[in-house]
Amino acid sequence: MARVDLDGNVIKPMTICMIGAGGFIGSHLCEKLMSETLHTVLAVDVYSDKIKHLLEPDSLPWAGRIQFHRLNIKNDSRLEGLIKCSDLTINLAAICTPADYNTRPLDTIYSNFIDALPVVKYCSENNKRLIHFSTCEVYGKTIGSFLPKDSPLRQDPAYYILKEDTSPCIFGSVEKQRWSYACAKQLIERLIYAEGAENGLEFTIVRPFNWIGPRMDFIPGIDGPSEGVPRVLACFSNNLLRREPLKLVDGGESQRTFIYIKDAIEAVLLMIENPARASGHIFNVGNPNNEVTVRQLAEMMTQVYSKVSGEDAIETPTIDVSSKEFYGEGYDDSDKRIPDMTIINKQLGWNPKTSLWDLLESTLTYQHRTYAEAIKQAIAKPSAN
Ligand SMILES: NC(=O)c1ccc[n+]([C@@H]2O[C@H](COP(=O)([O-])OP(=O)(O)OC[C@H]3O[C@@H](n4cnc5c(N)ncnc54)[C@H](O)[C@@H]3O)[C@@H](O)[C@H]2O)c1
Ligand SMILES: O=c1ccn([C@@H]2O[C@H](COP(=O)(O)OP(=O)(O)O[C@H]3OC[C@](O)(CO)[C@H]3O)[C@@H](O)[C@H]2O)c(=O)[nH]1
Repeated sequence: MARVDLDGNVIKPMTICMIGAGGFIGSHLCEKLMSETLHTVLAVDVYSDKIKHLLEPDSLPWAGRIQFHRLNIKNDSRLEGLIKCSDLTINLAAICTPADYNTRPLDTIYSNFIDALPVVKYCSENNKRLIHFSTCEVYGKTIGSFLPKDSPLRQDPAYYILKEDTSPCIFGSVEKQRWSYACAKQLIERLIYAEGAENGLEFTIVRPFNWIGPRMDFIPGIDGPSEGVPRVLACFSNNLLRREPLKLVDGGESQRTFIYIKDAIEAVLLMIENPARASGHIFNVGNPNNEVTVRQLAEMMTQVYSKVSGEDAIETPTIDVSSKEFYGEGYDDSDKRIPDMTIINKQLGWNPKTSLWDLLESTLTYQHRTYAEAIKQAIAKPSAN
């Protein structure tokens, strides 16, 4: 049966240039587009490991609808040609792990601002639609975080709910290089918005709020560098797999709302297939019902991992570490991140579905199946050094 959009119109198959297709979000989006639609994907990335199950063998039902182009968008003249022959460009490419923001601020700013510039320019000049991935980090800290700790106003949603069209972007001082990423993302959002206003660029900006699930980042020493620091899901998974305490940065008091990657991908597909409803908008994509402190996340992941692995939790499941020790000089944090869902709900009728417990159960089942044996072997083998 033909796919129809939210207004009942038949959706024509399109060609999508997806930059950063080999990453966590890209791999899930490619999977969805291949299994549920007839769209073609020109998958651009420097890595393809996370999508290799979609590229081979030639007998896959979608063979011919996904092509991998190994290129670095920093310096490759093929990029404009790929954008020109596509109907839509989706830009996911970025350095987006907090451990890099204060330790590699130049790479972070170049990746999130400078490298995204040609993509915006080629889309604008060639009248091509752009879906650009920004971040919930553009909101920075909540207004409420500046109130006295005992102020009753801290309980008032007006002081912490993050709204696309009214919330301010509140970053720390320039010495707090943590904000290099948020600031670069904010500037590219402003540039895209200005291209829309002055030159008619047809754009959608996505602000993901902590999307998590299988294939996120890497497990240090297994499929990534031993000294690397991925995002919290992979840090805590690594600790659980190795039977080490989970490290709580600055007491684990920061709060986050986590959304299952598969729920979030449904929202992106709606944006792709409903341009009339998505263009010109900035969308929060998160799950306001899944809020926890990082400490609560650690406790829940410990319980869920015991259930899925059949192993008892270790005696001391968490330890406290300072942010300076864990991330180095210049780290700072977002205190609380609850997305307002009004705009995406009104434009696309989308709502997230999966509870935090359920999404952790399926994700940690995947982590255990994928990594437990490799970790056992790595621990048993004496290190090369
Ligand atoms: N996962 C989340 O919860 C989340 C939250 C906020 C924002 N985002 C944004 O969503 C986007 C995707 O995030 P992700 O979690 O999938 O990250 P990811 O690191 O898994 O994916 C990014 C991909 O971009 C590729 N890439 C980076 N620079 C490139 C270059 N110069 N040329 C070609 N490819 C390049 C990387 O190789 C990687 O495969 C990013 O823009 C990120 O800032 C994600
Ligand atoms: O071992 C650890 C690792 C992290 N923490 C703390 O957990 C909080 C969340 O950390 P993380 O998921 O790594 O990153 P952030 O949520 O701070 O930032 C991301 O949000 C979206 C995105 O733009 C892209 O994914 C990225 O910037 C945080 O408080 C850490 O300090 C911990 O305690 N222990």
